[in-house]
Amino acid sequence: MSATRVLVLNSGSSSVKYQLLDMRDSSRLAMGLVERIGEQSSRLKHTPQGGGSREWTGPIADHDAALKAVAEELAKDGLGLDSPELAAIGHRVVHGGKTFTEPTVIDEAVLAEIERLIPVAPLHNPANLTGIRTARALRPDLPQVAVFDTAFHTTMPESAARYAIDVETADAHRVRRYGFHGTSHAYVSRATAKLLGKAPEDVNVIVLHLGNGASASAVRAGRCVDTSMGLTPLEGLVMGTRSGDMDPAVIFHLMRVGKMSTDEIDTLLNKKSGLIGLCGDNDMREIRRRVDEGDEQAKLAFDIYIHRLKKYIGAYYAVLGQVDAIAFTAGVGENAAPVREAAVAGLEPLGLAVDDALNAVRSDEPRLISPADARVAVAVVPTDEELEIATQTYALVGEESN
Ligand SMILES: Nc1ncnc2c1ncn2[C@@H]1O[C@H](COP(=O)(O)OP(=O)(O)O)[C@@H](O)[C@H]1O
Ligand SMILES: CC(=O)OP(=O)(O)O
Ligand SMILES: [Mg+2]
Repeated sequence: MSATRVLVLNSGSSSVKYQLLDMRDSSRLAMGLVERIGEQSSRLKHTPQGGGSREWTGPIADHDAALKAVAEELAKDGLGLDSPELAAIGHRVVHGGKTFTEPTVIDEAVLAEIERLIPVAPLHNPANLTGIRTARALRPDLPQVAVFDTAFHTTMPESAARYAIDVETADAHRVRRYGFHGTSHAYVSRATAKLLGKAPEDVNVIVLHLGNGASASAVRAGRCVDTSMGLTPLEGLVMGTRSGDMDPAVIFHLMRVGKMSTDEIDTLLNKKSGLIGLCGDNDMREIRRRVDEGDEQAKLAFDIYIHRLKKYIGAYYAVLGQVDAIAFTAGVGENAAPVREAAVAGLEPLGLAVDDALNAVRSDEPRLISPADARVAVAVVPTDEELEIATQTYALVGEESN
């Protein structure tokens, strides 16, 4: 029996998302989520193929315990990590710096490099490392593959990747724009080309990945030429809890006048800003509910979110010159019709428009929401980072074992 299954682990700072896929047909055998890791009320939700989710609430101390709980749930469905059908484990790793441009089989040297990059991804890389270490301990014989959020963005030209600061200082500290969510930008830009019935090389796409973290990218003929996140996932769009762009002097001001420490400002900008900082909620469903009830604070938060998004659409339109499609993806992009409508409103002179009836349709399928005669296609294209990670993992491990 040949091993055709891949387990994908997407470890966030306080959560683990996972999927087990059979790569013969990319079918999903199980999926799930552990959230609120480290709290008393951690929650595990496990969904086997065919439905019938199981939920469990209780304390899960750390990512190591979370992964062991996941392994137990999988075993209950006869899909345990000891299965000989498991070919590899694929891990989302957020920061790969300039070192990793491709999916990479993990060894001690790779682990050391991911660890070295912690200062530029303090929320994400430590969780990714724990996931990898636990998975390796459970199945030391299996290839473990890292798929990096930064990899897709390594094609950015220097003009987009460099900040306009002293070159020697920048190089000494590896300060440049790396970009994140690359697995999603890669998957969605390809899926958008497919939706248009074209090859990725024949289209230019602006991808708007709007989840809790959010980023935009400009993709020319299948290659990323610019993206909104930078050295860390803090730059760019307004996010659930992150500020995105602002004058960097705000930081000096808060230090000198506000007497805040570096760590306090880091926490402020990464965890207490964005939508939650502006209106107390980071979930777009709740914000829309409040807007509909006439809540002014929620309305202002929504308007700031949209204003920033519109600026990036305009910027990447200019970067690309010719745009074939704009694709909305991730939790907000796939579900929030008012966000899509507001982001494109007023951009008719650029050939951009949304058809209200199409925009209101709810579906898990990639779909167009622009009018039939639109110059630029506007699309909703669900992302699937786990499938993309599994595909890249299996392609690499398949090649190695053949
Ligand atoms: N039906 C919906 N309408 C509006 N927003 C939604 C809906 N469902 C999810 N969201 C938004 O999507 C966000 C989560 O997106 P997701 O891509 O899953 O984020 P992440 O991967 O960063 O956790 C939620 O915080 C919420 O704002
Ligand atoms: C890089 C990043 O922002 O990831 P997430 O959206 O999962 O927080
Ligand atoms: Mg996400």
